[in-house]
Amino acid sequence: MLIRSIGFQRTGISVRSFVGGQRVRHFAKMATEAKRAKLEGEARETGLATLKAAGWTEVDGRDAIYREFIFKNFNQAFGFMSRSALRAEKMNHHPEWFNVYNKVQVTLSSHDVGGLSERDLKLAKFMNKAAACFAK
Ligand SMILES: C[C@H](O)[C@H](O)[C@H]1CNC2=NC(N)=NC(=O)C2=N1
Repeated sequence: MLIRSIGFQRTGISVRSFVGGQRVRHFAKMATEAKRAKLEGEARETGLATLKAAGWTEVDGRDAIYREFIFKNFNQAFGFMSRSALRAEKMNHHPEWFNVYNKVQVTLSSHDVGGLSERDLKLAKFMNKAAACFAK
């Protein structure tokens, strides 16, 4: 096996190589331990950049992120919440949220580490996609 390059990414390590003349890419996912850890430094900034562009903000005085979702009506808002709830339960990672009619205000933070972790970024990204499925 001839290794061409090794890349260190936020969620793991990628290795590009040639095996029997074939170009292969392996991706080793970051250990669960690392995903649980509090996000700091560069990984935090890169992770937050895309979420900020989608409307998430950092909460004042607390290591958490916040976004307000507005839908056409309660049905749409609750549909979004149902989807997000099922995903949150699967991840064993739960949002703090508040709903009135067509508005859902979401705060994400990892209580066990007292701040942001990869799990918050993952759930936030899922919520962005879920919200986009419902008519605004
Ligand atoms: C015992 C159970 O694993 C924990 O309480 C889980 C459940 N959901 C959670 N959700 C969030 N947002 N943070 C946590 O630390 C957390 N911990």
